[in-house]
Amino acid sequence: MQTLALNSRSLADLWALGKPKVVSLIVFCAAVGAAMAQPQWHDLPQLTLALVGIGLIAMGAAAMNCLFERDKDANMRRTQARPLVRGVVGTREAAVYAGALTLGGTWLLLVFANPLATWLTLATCFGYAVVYTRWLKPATPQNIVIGGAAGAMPPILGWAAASGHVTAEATVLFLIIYTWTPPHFWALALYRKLDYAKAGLPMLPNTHGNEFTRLSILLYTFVLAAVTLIPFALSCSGWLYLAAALWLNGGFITRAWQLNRNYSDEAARALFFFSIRYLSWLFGALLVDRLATLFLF
Ligand code: HEM
Ligand SMILES: CC(C)=CCC/C(C)=C/CC/C(C)=C/COP(=O)(O)OP(=O)(O)O
Repeated sequence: MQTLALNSRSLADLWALGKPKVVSLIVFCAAVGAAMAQPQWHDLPQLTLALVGIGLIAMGAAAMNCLFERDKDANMRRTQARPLVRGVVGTREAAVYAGALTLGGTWLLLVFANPLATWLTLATCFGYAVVYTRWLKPATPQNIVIGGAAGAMPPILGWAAASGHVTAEATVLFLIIYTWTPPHFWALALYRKLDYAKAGLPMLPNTHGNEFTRLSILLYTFVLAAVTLIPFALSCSGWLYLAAALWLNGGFITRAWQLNRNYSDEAARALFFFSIRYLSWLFGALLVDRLATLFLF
């Protein structure tokens, strides 16, 4: 009985190491990319397994990130309960787990998608786990602006998995996540400034101050709003998407504007959580709009 309890606890810890909540939104964005590329879903089971492959590699990358950063994570309140910091998962165990997830995901992509999707996903894994985590994050406050390219890849990965190629429309979806990432992350970095100071990480609020970060967030929400109009301008998406994008951008800009004028940790935290709802709803709108065009018109 006790062994069973211990096992389920270890499984929960291993699951947490793969940052499942972040990865679920990553997989959703990849699924939307796939649906935009191939709205008829010729082979749904095959596509689903390819998306599982992307999810497994993303979880592997997240586990590598936790492994590489366990010492820094120990210094931050937000991350000090992570399995590697508490010592409930060992470093060897985490490395084997990350490797197994990455290998499993690679196999699924090779069998159920294509070499392009496989190589792009592995490059994304390297971009996040090594380029961002090991090199950029400790080196420059622009770490997430450059490293955000890895996080923005999911729609391209889904697109490539579904169609075997990457088009300009897929790149527009990439650009949406790319310009969304700075306001998403810097909102959190503002109210977790002390954490990042303790860990010795050069995040924008620590290196350039609170005011500069708030202004940067606001400016990025303007750029993001412009970028989100491109799918409509290119006729990849219709009025339904446009209405959702205008509504969501209004919410994001208003909150960023208020944060810029009047700072509080609560407002920064609210902006961070709004950013997650924003991306989920925006990609949801892309999907619904595409399905509506396909089935209703
Ligand atoms: C380099 C780019 C990114 C950075 C630096 C970043 C940073 C962060 C951080 C520090 C957290 C808090 C995590 C925690 O407390 O455990 C977080 C949460 C989150 N991020 Fe990001 N993020 C990035 C890209 C993305 C992308 C591309 C997505 C999805 C497409 C995403 C979705 C989420 C979600 C859903 C959460 C909430 C997790 C939860 O509630 O536990 N992030 N992000
Ligand atoms: C193959 C593929 C699709 C890979 C995707 C890579 C990936 C998981 C990107 C998400 C970005 C993310 C969780 C950033 C967290 O920032 P952080 O690592 O600085 O946050 P932390 O301080 O919470 O560790």
